[in-house]
Amino acid sequence: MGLLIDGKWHDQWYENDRDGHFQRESAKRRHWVTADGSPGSDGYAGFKAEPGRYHLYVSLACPWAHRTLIYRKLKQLDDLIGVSVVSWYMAEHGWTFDKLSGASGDALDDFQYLYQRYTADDPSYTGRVTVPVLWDRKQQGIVNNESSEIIRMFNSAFDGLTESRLDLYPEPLRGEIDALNARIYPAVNNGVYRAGFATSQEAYEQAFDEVFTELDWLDRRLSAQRYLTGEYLTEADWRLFTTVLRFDPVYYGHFKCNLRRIKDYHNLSGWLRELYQWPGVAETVDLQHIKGHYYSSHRNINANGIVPKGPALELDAPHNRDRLPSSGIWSR
Ligand SMILES: N[C@@H](CCC(=O)N[C@@H](CS)C(=O)NCC(=O)O)C(=O)O
Repeated sequence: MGLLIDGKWHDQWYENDRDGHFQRESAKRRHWVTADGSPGSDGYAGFKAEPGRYHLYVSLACPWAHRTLIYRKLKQLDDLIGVSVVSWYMAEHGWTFDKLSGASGDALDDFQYLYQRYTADDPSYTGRVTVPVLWDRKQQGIVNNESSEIIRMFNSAFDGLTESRLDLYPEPLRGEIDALNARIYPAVNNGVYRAGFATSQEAYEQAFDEVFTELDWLDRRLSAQRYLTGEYLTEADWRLFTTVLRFDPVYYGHFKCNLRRIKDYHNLSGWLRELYQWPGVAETVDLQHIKGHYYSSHRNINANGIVPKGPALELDAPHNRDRLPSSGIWSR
């Protein structure tokens, strides 16, 4: 675990604030692929959606990277955007392509470490070396390393090249999706990390309380409607899904978020199973990478690196959500 400073790798754990709160660094590459290469919201042009031009670097363990894999699948981008998978084991060199640990290798340059991808973008790069990364083979640089933006691009930029008309961020629901994301990200997606990486009792308990207050609220919401915004399955659901999926096998134990399991939430657990069973999604889920990564890589939290065998998740069991109306995914 570490970061690049002026292009040099330093093996260094996260630095929390003085009160023990985990601070997540903002992603530093924020360009946008657009259908015709016109500027995205950062104002930079030149990233046109083209087959084979972009390559995705992911970890199958990582909830943020997992979002991009789900979108690649749902939006039929498999043949247009290649993928390289890093090893689940992250130690002194950060993310690696060590194939013994289950990585695919770096399909483009056969790099050994993911940080080489960042220094290939900028030889004096400073910052954390995170997944996902969307790489541009044409300009030889990182387009974007922020999952919430990569999924927005995947949702629309490549539509001229695929048959997909699915829209996970439909215009009439955007306000509601944004509002849901704004509360779920700090409390749940990042909340579990704030609990797990806290270095003071107070910071941990604060995050813990926020996690469960929000999960309680989500479970109530899902008692009366099929998905987070209602009848349509949207971005808000998929952003939450990758965290909820990891909750019982990892966050409950490893990050000490153990007031309740997802299994104890009747509606959230049914919703989780329905999303897991959505066509194409189960094949993006690798529980060996998920459990292996967290329990083996964070030795300051789990000193001996032992990976728990359980729990039984039963993600293929009936989801029983059919009693609530569904219109599936919005179509353009
Ligand atoms: N904001 C980023 C966060 C990505 C992120 O933090 N990924 C983690 C893996 S789950 C990572 O690569 N961590 C390595 C590090 O922080 O050094 C996103 O959503 O894309």
